[in-house]
Parts: sequence; C-alpha cells; structure tokens
Amino acid sequence: MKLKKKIKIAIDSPAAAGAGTQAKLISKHFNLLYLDTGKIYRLIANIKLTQANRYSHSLIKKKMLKLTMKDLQNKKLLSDEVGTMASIISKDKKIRKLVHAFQIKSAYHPPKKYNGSCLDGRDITYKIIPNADFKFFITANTKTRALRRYKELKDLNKKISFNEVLKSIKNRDKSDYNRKVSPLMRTRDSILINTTNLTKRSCFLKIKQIIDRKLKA
Ligand SMILES: Nc1ncnc2c1ncn2[C@@H]1O[C@H](COP(=O)(O)OP(=O)(O)OP(=O)(O)O)[C@@H](O)[C@H]1O
Ligand SMILES: Nc1ccn([C@H]2C[C@H](O)[C@@H](COP(=O)(O)O)O2)c(=O)n1
Repeated sequence: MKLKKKIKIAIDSPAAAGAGTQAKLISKHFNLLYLDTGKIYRLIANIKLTQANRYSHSLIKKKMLKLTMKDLQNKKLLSDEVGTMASIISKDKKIRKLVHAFQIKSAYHPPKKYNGSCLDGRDITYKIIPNADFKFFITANTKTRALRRYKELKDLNKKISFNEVLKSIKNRDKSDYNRKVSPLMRTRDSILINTTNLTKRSCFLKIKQIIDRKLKA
C-alpha cells in the first residue's frame, strides 16, 4: 500500500498499556518505520547496570552515534530491572539530548521504502514529533497493565511476582508522570485510547479507523 503523502504517527503511553503492540500493528498495516523509543533508554539503562564503572555521558554519546535498530532488539532489555533503571536514567536532561538525534532521524527521515514513521514513548507527541499527523495517548488501568506485564515476564521465564510487577508499574508511573524533564502527559491534541477492556485487535481497528478517516478526508 502506498499513501499519497508520508505520515508521522506519535504515541505516548504509561508502561505496559499496549502502545508497542498497537504501534507495531499500525506500522505493519501502513508500512511505517516503527521506533520503540523506550528501548533506547533501556539500552542505556542496561549499560548503567552492567558497566556501572564505565557509565558516563561521553560513553553514551559514542554509543548513540553508532546506534542501529538491531541494537534495540536485545532480549535483555525486556527485564523489569532494566525498565526501572530506564525510568531513572531518562530523568537526566543530558541523556535525553543524546538520544534526541536518533529519534528525529527515524521520525522525519525514515528509509524511502516506508510511507512514514510511527514512534512510541513518553514525550513523542509534544517533544519529538510535535507536528505529527496523528497523535495518540494509549493507556489502561494500573492492574490491567501490571497483569499484562506480569504475564509477559513469566513467558520470558523471569522470576518475579505479580505484586512486584504492580509495585514497579506504580513506581514507574510516578517517576514518568512527575519528572521535571519531558514528563509523560496527554496533550490536548492526542486521541485517548483506553485499552483496558479492548482486545489487541479491537484497539487496532479503532486506531486504524481514525487514521483511515483522516487520510480519506
Ligand atoms: N489490548 C490488549 N489486551 C491484552 N493484552 C495486551 C493488549 N495490548 C497489549 N497486550 C499485552 O500487554 C503487554 C504489554 O504490551 P506492550 O508491550 O504493547 O505495552 P507498551 O505500552 O509498549 O509497554 P512499554 O512502553 O512498557 O514497553 C504485552 O505482553 C502485550 O502482548
Ligand atoms: N520517549 C521515552 C521513552 C521511554 N522513556 C523512559 C521512561 C520509561 O519508564 C522507560 C522505559 O520505557 P518503556 O520501554 O517502558 O516504554 O524509558 C522516556 O523517558 N521517554
């Protein structure tokens, strides 16, 4: 499918709300480059956790200059420990500046074969792609998100209890919503999608319908 013009989709969401699932489905359907920006912060968090002595802004700067999409596919980045550390290091203004260029390049200059780009994260709708053609704020209630993340971690054979996951999700919400630098928020122009009582498929159809309508208008 080829679109008349290239499009940019921006999605913000709290942890485990299903944003990545929807971003992947939408990107596949409309042939968009997909970037899970949380994975960049997770990659940096993993460096902090595994190479604490070497961790510095200059090391991260070097890593960001060489960053590829493949680097973000590392399964180690999926753990709760890495997610929690990502939430901590992402409060650092300097770190946010270092990850900016890769996100801008993906959003505004995706490879020619794509019809555009779709990015998800915490500050995408107002900081990274303020002029996005479509903006969504995807959420779900805390317990539902914790249960989904718990099941996901169990499938990855991680040793963690539901209560630990719930606590971690609550802490991450607190940290992501309340930080001073680029906090998670729903912008006035973002369409709210609450996935709590919706299947993955029905969420996808809802978002697709919104995009189709505007593209046809
Ligand atoms: N509508 C849904 N119904 C049931 N399960 C869902 C739904 N959407 C997503 N999930 C599941 O919930 C888990 C979290 O989803 P996903 O990774 O898409 O969230 P996310 O918002 O991208 O999380 P994060 O930002 O923390 O990476 C996954 O295991 C996914 O399969
Ligand atoms: N645009 C973004 C994306 C992510 N973060 C931080 C805050 C999150 O808690 C953490 C992990 O993200 P996830 O993989 O759960 O989407 O990374 C951010 O500050 N800005």
